[in-house]
Amino acid sequence: MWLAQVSFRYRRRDRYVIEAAEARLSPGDVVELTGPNGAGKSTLLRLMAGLTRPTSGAVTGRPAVVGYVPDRFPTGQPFTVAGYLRHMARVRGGARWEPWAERVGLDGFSDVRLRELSKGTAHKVGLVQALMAEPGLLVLDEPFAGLDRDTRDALPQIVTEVAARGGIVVASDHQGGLGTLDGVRPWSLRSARLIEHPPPPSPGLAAEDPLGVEGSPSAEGPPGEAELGAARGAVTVEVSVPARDLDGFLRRMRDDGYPARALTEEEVT
Ligand SMILES: Nc1ncnc2c1ncn2[C@@H]1O[C@H](COP(=O)(O)OP(=O)(O)OP(=O)(O)O)[C@@H](O)[C@H]1O
Repeated sequence: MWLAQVSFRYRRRDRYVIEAAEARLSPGDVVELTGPNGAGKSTLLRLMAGLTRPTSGAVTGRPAVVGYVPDRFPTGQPFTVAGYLRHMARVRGGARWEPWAERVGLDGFSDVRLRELSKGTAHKVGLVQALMAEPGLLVLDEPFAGLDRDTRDALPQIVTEVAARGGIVVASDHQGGLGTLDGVRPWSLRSARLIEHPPPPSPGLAAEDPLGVEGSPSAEGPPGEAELGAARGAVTVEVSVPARDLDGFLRRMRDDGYPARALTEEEVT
């Protein structure tokens, strides 16, 4: 699947939300898309899913079956959970939704009306309708937001399984939930530009200044080519932060364009 010079603006006089995005995705790729609020992540995901057409440029080679999970699942439909999922299973040609519903902890909600669901439970319904179709492209908009711990913990494994059978997975993420997976492609959006970062390097040098990262982006605007070049040859730093600050710290680093991730216990030097 290719993004070829994809640009998008909502109205003719608006600024471009996405400018000249270029990317190539192969079966099994997992992309984690970060960027500040309003950077255009949801917009790019909808363009990739084919729900929005680019203003210019093209998305080509999109897999035939696309699963899309919006950041807010629309609950205004007059269905119960089971009624909606049965309906979607028929639309999807008789897909099996029950095992997915069980896996994300939806059993027990079958007879509840969609409009009576909490945000997190509604999100699980969105996940199940996307997963049941065995999508060749799975697009997840903030998949970890609002999910309970068990489902959050299960999601990286689910993503790994989709990728293992050749699906492309693209997820916007403020929580760093996919950063622990091997081979995740870190993308970020800054000033309407899509930037692909080098994959997280294996843990190595510990810097004396914990935030003294070489190749740091300038305060204004996105990292330029030179900065990205510097980042490719950058040192790896190990930073200790209080556990309660971890999510916020990772989010800020990623929003600034660094492929930051938490180390596992075995990796800590
Ligand atoms: N339907 C719309 N009409 C006009 N402008 C829109 C529309 N949807 C989004 N925008 C604008 O496009 C820009 C990108 O929005 P988008 O929702 O894609 O960002 P985001 O990175 O997903 O943000 P967040 O992290 O807050 O979810 C924002 O400036 C937003 O105000």
